[in-house]
Amino acid sequence: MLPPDAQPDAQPVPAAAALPGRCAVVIPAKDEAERIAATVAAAATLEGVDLVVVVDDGSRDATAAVARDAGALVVRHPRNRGKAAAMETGARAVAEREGAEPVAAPRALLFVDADLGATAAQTAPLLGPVLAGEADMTIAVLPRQATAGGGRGLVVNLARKGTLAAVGWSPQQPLSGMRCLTRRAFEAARPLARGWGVETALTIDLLRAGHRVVEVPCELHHRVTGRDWRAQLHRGRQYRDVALALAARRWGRRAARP
Ligand SMILES: O=c1ccn([C@@H]2O[C@H](COP(=O)(O)OP(=O)(O)O[C@H]3O[C@H](CO)[C@@H](O)[C@H](O)[C@H]3O)[C@@H](O)[C@H]2O)c(=O)[nH]1
Ligand SMILES: O=C(O)[C@H](O)COP(=O)(O)O
Repeated sequence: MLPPDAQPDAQPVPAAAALPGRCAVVIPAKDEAERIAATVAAAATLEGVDLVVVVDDGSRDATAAVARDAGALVVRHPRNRGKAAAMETGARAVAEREGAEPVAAPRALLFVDADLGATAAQTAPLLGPVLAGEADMTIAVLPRQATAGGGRGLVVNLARKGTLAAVGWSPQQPLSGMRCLTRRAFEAARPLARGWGVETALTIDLLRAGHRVVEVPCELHHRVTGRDWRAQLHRGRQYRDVALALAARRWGRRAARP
């Protein structure tokens, strides 16, 4: 069941499926009306993808309507609940869809940020290893972005060093949210860590559970976080959520390097 305050509507996006499995794209989106149509359209072109779900996480703009018009299945949180909750809601919407279909195997899940626009098509390299059974989770490594970010690497370093301490592996981009994983791996990582701690926790929890995790370069471009007070407040929240996720995992077992 979707959470009581989540409201599904609209249509799935049909697409080809020549890879050995199928995949659903889940796009958490808060106030992304400007970019969501391009992101949905690009995600729908990915080989193996036959369902695109947008979770409108309490947006105050027209994100839901624009996503629906672009062909996505849209699920709404009436109020903002954070990225991790949006990911859980999206995955549940996919499972509910599968419950009503004669499906042989559950779809893999590809999480894509709403602000990627047309470059969302460049998440394609994340699908192959998962759909072919060679990896349980792939993580996108982004190139240098056209606009310089305004951070000093504090959050990234916290997540990277915390992951190294927890599982003996130092990811290049520990916060990267573009990830493809099997349904089995996703369920093994539930309940997800809250808010912005979700990526760091996913990596640690899956490695500790013996899953195979790989980073894959992807030519993705997103809206970088700037330098103004809003941006710094955002970084403060990211730091808090990553620190909480790490603290909750401090005493777990180390895993083998991926
Ligand atoms: O309350 C929120 C806030 C954001 N989003 C969506 O989450 C995604 C990522 O948000 P964004 O504002 O782009 O965050 P960034 O600071 O750019 O995020 C970087 O760092 C995050 C972890 O801190 C990762 O989740 C992202 O993938 C990574 O790009 C976007 O689709 C948002 O619309 C929500 O669903 N709910
Ligand atoms: O801008 C970013 O890359 C993120 O908000 C993380 O900020 P950071 O530079 O403090 O790690």
